Amino acid sequence: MSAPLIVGAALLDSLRPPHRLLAARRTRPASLAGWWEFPGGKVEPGEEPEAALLRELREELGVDATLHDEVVAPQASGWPLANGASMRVWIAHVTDGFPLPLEDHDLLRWVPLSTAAELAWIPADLPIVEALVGRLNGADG
Ligand SMILES: Nc1nc2c([nH]c(=O)n2[C@H]2C[C@H](O)[C@@H](COP(=O)(O)OP(=O)(O)OP(=O)(O)O)O2)c(=O)[nH]1
Repeated sequence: MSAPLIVGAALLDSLRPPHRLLAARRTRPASLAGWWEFPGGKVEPGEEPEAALLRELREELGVDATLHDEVVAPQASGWPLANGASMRVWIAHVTDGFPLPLEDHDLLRWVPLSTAAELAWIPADLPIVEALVGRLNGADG
């Protein structure tokens, strides 16, 4: 069985200019409960990654979103996660609805980009947060 592909959204409050990033606190499994992450989840067989991410955002947060650029990973498969999985992450913004922790999370927080890296992210997510913040600081977003 090939390693699962996970997709995540770097949801920004605004694109011009962005100030805050939506972080979601996991409730399961016990080993990850309490850690912060990008909302998202596993790509199902036969599903396109972008479609999977939009589905996950509807299920988990109850929102529709538009995806923008991908936060380019150091590997073609995506950002390496624990246990051999990979994650691809897209910059996104909410187009309909108000994000709520409907599934898999007990808390959502719009964190300022300037202090986003200080949150207790799942360790594998921290390089992604740093790449995202660096990229947004160096460009218009
Ligand atoms: N969604 C998400 N998962 C992450 C991140 N960082 C990270 O290591 N992971 C890991 C945690 C899980 O082992 C895996 C994602 O699985 P999941 O449980 O969220 O996916 P899912 O809802 O589709 O899965 P399922 O349990 O319903 O089958 O990737 C992240 O930023 N976002």
